[in-house]
Amino acid sequence: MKITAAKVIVTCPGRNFVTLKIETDQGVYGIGDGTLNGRELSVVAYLQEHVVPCLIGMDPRRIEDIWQYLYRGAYWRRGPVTMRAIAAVDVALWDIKAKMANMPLYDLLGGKSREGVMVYGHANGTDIAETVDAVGHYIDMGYKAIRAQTGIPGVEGVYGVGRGKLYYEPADAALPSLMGWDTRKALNYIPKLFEKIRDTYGFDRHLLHDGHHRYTPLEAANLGRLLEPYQLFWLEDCTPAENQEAFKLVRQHTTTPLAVGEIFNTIWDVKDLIQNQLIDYIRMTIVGSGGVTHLRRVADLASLYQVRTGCHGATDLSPVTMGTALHFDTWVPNFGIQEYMRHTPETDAVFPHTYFFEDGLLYPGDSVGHGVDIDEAEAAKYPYKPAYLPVARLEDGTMWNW
Ligand SMILES: O=C(O)[C@@H](O)[C@@H](O)[C@H](O)[C@H](O)CO
Ligand SMILES: [Mg+2]
Repeated sequence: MKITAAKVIVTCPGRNFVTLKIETDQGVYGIGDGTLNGRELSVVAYLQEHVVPCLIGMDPRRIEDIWQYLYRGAYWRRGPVTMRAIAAVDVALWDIKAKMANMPLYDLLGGKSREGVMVYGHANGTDIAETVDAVGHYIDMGYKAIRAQTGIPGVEGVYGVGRGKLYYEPADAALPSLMGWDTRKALNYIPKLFEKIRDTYGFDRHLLHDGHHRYTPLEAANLGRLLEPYQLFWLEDCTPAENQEAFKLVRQHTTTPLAVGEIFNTIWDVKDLIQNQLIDYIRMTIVGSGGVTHLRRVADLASLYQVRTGCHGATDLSPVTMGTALHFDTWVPNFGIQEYMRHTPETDAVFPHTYFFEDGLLYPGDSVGHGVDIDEAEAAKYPYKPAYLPVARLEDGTMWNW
């Protein structure tokens, strides 16, 4: 069996997506996602110039060997661009193999470990009252788990606060827009949000919060301790994780569960966090971490330390990643939760898929492969449009983590 063609499709139905379509001499094709928010064209160039020429003529059944070829063969290892390009190839090849085996991807991975995949949605508001109301909206939609993010009085523009009840896509301008931050104001305000949510809706549902890399380790420890009475499912990205040891300081002071990893791209980024049991959930995702082949190695390492998966699932990951993640989530024994930010109807039309939401769970569907396709004619309607993630500065102008 041989790869006969591979093409990169860029489309922007409301936001940019990078899709790789691999065709074979057996007439079966597979698709993979290579989207990297704000840096999409870097992955496009990497794929078109440095990956696709190598793929032609390779045997698509040799998923592991192709992964090793692309990882070791690059010489310059790791990084978000390289690992997203590898992920696009890897997912397309798993899609092909599952189609050739005439089975859903979760069966190829080892079969179902659960019927449905618990997901969390994104409730947000400009203040506590609006956010509490938005949490109620998600409860009414049947969600068992809800992330809550609020604006903070006196801070201009805060991560995770959209326009209206649904959180919007953060890449919002052709050049980075500017947002503010003030940790003291956040530490004064965010615990009150969760106190109000628990007072209003009780403790039956899981609540999550994303610190989005904005706290120092001791500030993160302080936030974790302040949130303990409200029993969060997790506090995410509480402090930047390049220095994995930083989490020791957080862990010493709080029992609030910790999640990290959406910006990680290989097992090496998370190895010490897992082996020292400094986190409870690993947020790495299919597209960000070199695809199914690598992410299942991460999940297996995590399972040795009772760390569970919590895959990133923002709208800047295409439905191809969401569909593949749901198959992964259906199989993986140490599953925790799946993030689910709903895509726009335009995006869903470009990427027809079999997954569906019901009673707080997502189901991958039972079609062969990962269950997601790309309508190339529909995709062609939406040309690439430059868009950057915002940047953040403190009130004195110091660059901070958005
Ligand atoms: O947990 C999350 O969903 C966020 O951290 C993401 O929405 C993140 O801001 C975006 O993926 C950035 O593109
Ligand atoms: Mg996050």
